[in-house]
Amino acid sequence: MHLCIRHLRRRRNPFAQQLRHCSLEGPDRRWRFSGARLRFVQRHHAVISPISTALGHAGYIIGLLEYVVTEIWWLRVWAVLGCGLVVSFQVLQPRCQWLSAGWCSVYVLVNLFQLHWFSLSLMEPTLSDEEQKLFDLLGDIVSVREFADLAGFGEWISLAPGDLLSKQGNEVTPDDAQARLYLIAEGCCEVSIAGRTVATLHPGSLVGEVSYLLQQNMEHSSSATVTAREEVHCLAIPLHEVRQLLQRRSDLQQPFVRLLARDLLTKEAAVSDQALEDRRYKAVLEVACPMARQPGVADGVATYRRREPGEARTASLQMTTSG
Ligand SMILES: Nc1ncnc2c1ncn2[C@@H]1O[C@@H]2COP(=O)(O)O[C@H]2[C@H]1O
Repeated sequence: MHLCIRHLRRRRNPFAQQLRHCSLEGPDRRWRFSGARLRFVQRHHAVISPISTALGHAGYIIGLLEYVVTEIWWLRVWAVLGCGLVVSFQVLQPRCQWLSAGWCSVYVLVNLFQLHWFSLSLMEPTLSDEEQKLFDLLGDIVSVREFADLAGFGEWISLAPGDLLSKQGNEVTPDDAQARLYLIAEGCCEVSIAGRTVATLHPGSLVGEVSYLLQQNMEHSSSATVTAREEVHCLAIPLHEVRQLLQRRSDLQQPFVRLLARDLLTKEAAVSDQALEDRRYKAVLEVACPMARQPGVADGVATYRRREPGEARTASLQMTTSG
């Protein structure tokens, strides 16, 4: 120990001086704070001594709690409290161990910073007006944060009536930068297969999810032609960005699957409704057309045709009338 003290005395660097001051020779009066602290502690020694001992014990007991919690939030809270109490214990000692107090203060600061950063990440992000509109359409399928994280990779595009979002048969390769997933925010699109309109996509629908699902590792061609029927405003996210994002962020996989599943169910329901309506329409016309010469029936059929327009129905009417 003596050798060590002599060694520290010989060395003139500030760290050695501070260490000597802290642990071996008592306070250095040149340091104003240290002097004031010591005077205070000595003057109120009778009161401070039991308090500082209690603080020290509390600090180390809280340190033990860190071994039983598994949640990072609580781990950091206990670290801040435990280290903070150890710092106060040290500062209230007549011979403060600055080395211990200093490092414990560093731990407190690091953990406070992490807690602050963690709280910021829990705060809901602010969406732009167009993002908010689209988010409202998606309902409670995704949270605001999940939506914002996904939307951050997309760009907003506007389409004029007749513009194409997808052309049936166009090849889509896994690294195709042009292949995108569209989330329609405003306007309607028409889906046609082999020149026949099969569906109308409304705000909240996806376009390109089939390519996303099929084109994991292989080439594939677009399943339908999708055309803007009116002014369309949508969010376009490149498919490779979606794939990379989901690989990096496993927490986004479930919400994304929910989004796809809901979209496919809506489309399937629309196709079933359409098929049912077509059958009903055909049945009405099959009954009405043979009686078209009866007074009033021809007018009724014409009115019915006007009320239920549509390519498929017109085709079925033609079939029915020619039959
Ligand atoms: N029957 C359908 N009903 C609604 N949308 C469809 C239908 N068939 C294809 N689509 C959409 O049209 C898109 C064309 O490109 P994808 O094949 O990538 O993904 C397709 C779907 O988003």
